[in-house]
This record gives sequence, structure tokens and C-alpha cells, in this order.
Amino acid sequence: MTQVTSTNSSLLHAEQLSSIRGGRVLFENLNFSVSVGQLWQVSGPNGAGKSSLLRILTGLLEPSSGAVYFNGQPRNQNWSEFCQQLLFIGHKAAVKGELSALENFHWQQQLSSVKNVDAWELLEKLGLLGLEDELTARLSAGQQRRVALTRLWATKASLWILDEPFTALDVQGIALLQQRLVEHLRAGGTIIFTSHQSLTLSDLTPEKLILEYQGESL
Ligand SMILES: Nc1ncnc2c1ncn2[C@@H]1O[C@H](COP(=O)(O)OP(=O)(O)OP(=O)(O)O)[C@@H](O)[C@H]1O
Repeated sequence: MTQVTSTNSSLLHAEQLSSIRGGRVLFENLNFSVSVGQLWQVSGPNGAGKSSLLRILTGLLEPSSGAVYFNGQPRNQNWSEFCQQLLFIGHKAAVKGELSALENFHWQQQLSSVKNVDAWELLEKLGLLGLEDELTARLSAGQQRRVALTRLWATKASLWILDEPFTALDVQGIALLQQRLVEHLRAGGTIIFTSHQSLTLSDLTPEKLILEYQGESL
């Protein structure tokens, strides 16, 4: 497992993080620091604990031990600011199947409080024009992913945590997402993502955190 030393200036710092799930140690005493403007890729084999780690970083899952710091303070003491700065998209498409693409976008837009995005332009950019009234549950996996990714164009959050964001996307969708990630980084944003593919965004090479599969059960 790659470990990186802590710095006080980090945006997000993981201190001695351990996770035990399903009677198996996924990772132990994991330390790393993510600075503002960095791109981090978490990789490793199926079941290594990548999604679990991302969920711990977002606060959706408690670590078995250790702590997460945000802007130099325990994240829980900084919770409101952390939530304002965070955009998390999990590995499931995270869309409401009973709503249309357009309704999903409006619903997300309400949550993000970003109002100045033209929904029609965005749907066109994401290749969803003509499908806007279709129930999202009836769209293909890649189209559902595109609906979920509309959030990346309508957010003020600076810290993006994305679990397998490229899943199900076609070549054009991957290029569009890569372009959006580069824009966010160039604007000073920070991204932590998981992917099984090695990735270079423009001239930006991600910092790597590699989890190994710990096969032994407790
Ligand atoms: N809800 C759960 N309850 C109990 N154990 C779980 C749960 N979800 C995951 N696990 C355990 O955690 C392990 C790691 O799962 P996780 O989804 O974090 O791996 P991953 O590295 O993201 O895998 P993949 O590459 O397949 O997405 C699983 O193998 C399973 O043993």
C-alpha cells in the first residue's frame, strides 16, 4: 500500500485509517494527505476496499479506527464546511429512476444551489437531448451515468470524490468527463477518484494510492 506523509496544509488528511468489513481487514493504519488542487487516484483489485475508503473519506462510513481531518481540523468539527465543499458520486449511478433526466438535473440543482446553468445546454452537451422526458430507470447504464454526471457541471463544491466515474461511459463520454475533470483541477479544485484504468488527464498525472487485497479473514 502506498503511504504518504501528513502535512498540516492538507485539505483532507487520513490518519491511521483502518477498515474491517465482512470479517476481513481491508486496510490498516493508512496515512495520506490530499492538498488543494491535487488529483488522486485510488486503485487496487476488486474487493481491496476502494469504495469503502471513499465512503470513509466522505463520512458515509465510519472507519474501524483512525480519523479524517479537513482543513487541518477533525472533519466532524468542520462538518458543515466539509459538506459544502464536497461533491460525492458513488459507483452506482446515483440517480432517481422514477424521475426523468431533466427532473433529476433540477432535483440535483436544487440541492447544489447553483442556479445559473442552462439545463438544455447541459443535456445537449451530455448527449441526453431527446431523452430528457424518459424515465431515468429506462435509460442505458451509460446514459444513467451521464445523468448522474450532470452534477459536475452544476456545483460549487471544490472537493470531488468520485467512485468509478468512467464506468459505463463510451469513448465520447469518457473524453467529456476527462475534460470536465481537467477544468475543475485548472480552476483549483481537488479530485479523489477510483478507477481500474490508468489515466492521464491532459498533462496531469494523478497521485496514486494503491490498496492491496488482504485475503485473510479475521
Ligand atoms: N455493506 C457491506 N457490509 C459488509 N461488508 C461489506 C459491505 N460492502 C463491502 N463490504 C466488504 O468490503 C470489501 C471491500 O469492498 P469495496 O466495495 O470497498 O471494494 P472495492 O475495492 O471498491 O471493490 P471493486 O473494485 O469491486 O468496486 C468487500 O469485499 C466486502 O467484503
